[in-house]
Amino acid sequence: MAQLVPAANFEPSSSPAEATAAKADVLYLRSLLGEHADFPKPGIVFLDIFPIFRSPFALETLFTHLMHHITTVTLPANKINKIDVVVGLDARGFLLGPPLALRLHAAFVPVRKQGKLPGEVVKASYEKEYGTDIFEMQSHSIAPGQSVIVIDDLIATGGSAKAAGELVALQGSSVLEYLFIVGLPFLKGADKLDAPAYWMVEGD
Ligand SMILES: O=P(O)(O)OC[C@H]1O[C@H](OP(=O)(O)OP(=O)(O)O)[C@H](O)[C@@H]1O
Ligand SMILES: Nc1ncnc2[nH]cnc12
Repeated sequence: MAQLVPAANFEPSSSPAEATAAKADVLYLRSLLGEHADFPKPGIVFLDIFPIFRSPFALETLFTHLMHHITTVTLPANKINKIDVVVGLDARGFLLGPPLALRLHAAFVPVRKQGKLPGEVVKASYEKEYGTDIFEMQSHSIAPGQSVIVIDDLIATGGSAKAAGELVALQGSSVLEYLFIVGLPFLKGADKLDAPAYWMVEGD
């Protein structure tokens, strides 16, 4: 990965001052991301979000930025005034989903790797940048027609996010938007998705 830059799909905001502040958030968070060559496999440059979690200021910046995006872009674009469900993906999406759901007064629903959730589940298999897996979601955890967003730390090939969208569809609902801290647009993951994707930082 030669460079980490603010994302091309970065949505500024309602005023120039807010746009400048939002861009500063992105530059700040980008500066904290770790980069690890050849992890977990040779040829993969692993982008680590955990340095953000080591700083309360950075974490506050991250969630404030996401809330601003959702309230100024996601809700108006979908002509709704509330997100009902935040879906977070195993495992790093679990760190982002519940705090965001709390701020949105929404439900949090986990998508887990297979064999971890009790009760009846729906399943979707998927391929990601460095492997294959099966995702599960508890049946009836989303009611048909609820407004749903998906959050994860990073989109690479889009396989994981696509599988999450399939699980939401199996519950009779659909995803309004997929949100990430980092996008790798050269892998064209967003092309696989059935709704817009937003990420703050992108790698080339
Ligand atoms: O766009 P994709 O090619 O599908 O790759 C992205 C996924 O890969 C990573 O998860 P991983 O499965 O490594 O799980 P972890 O969060 O448990 O480490 C990342 O957190 C995303 O969920
Ligand atoms: N390059 C990458 N860095 C961190 N997480 C990932 N998940 C898939 N690809 C990844």
